[in-house]
Amino acid sequence: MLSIKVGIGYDVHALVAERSLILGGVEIPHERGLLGHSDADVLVHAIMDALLGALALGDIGGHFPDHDPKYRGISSLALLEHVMKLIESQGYRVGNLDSIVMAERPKLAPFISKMRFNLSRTMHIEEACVSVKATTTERLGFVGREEGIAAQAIVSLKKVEEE
Ligand SMILES: Nc1ccn([C@@H]2O[C@H](COP(=O)(O)O)[C@@H](O)[C@H]2O)c(=O)n1
Ligand SMILES: C[C@@]1(CO)OP(=O)(O)OP(=O)(O)OC[C@H]1O
Repeated sequence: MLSIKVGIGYDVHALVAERSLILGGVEIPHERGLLGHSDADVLVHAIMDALLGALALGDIGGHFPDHDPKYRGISSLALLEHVMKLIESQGYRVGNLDSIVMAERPKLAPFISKMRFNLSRTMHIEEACVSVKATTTERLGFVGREEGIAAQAIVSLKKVEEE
């Protein structure tokens, strides 16, 4: 029997001055960036929670506590590498990822292909299995007021020996 697991993730970070805007491991030119203990890469955070959720392994706050100085300013792609080791140590690999970043500004389309490249390399899957999309929220809500950026992700995992 083919064992497929799915997981979802969602995260929000506030937009503030004097921080870099990093999404999917790509630094995006913008007058503000996301606030967080790590680099606050909200897209990678949603993806990690989806991966952990698929195997009921908790969430990123449990694995990487935001009071631990070793995670201050850390690249979220480095945290994703760690999550991938956990997933692979349980005999699973990623089937596919779909995700969406909710941001009123800046325009993310020019940066999506580099995000997909970074994610496919870190998640050990081909780019064709990595989807990253962007949407505004039509100026509604906290995203529309540019107070923050949100991201949502869904992943499937396949048991390796059953392929
Ligand atoms: N920050 C964003 C938001 C959206 N896009 C692209 O624009 C398209 C239209 O967005 P709507 O919110 O008006 O539906 C969207 O499909 C994205 O391709 C973007 O690049 N960056
Ligand atoms: C990523 C971690 C790392 O300490 O910190 P933050 O960048 O603050 O991000 P959050 O989404 O609040 O998740 C908690 C932590 O896991």
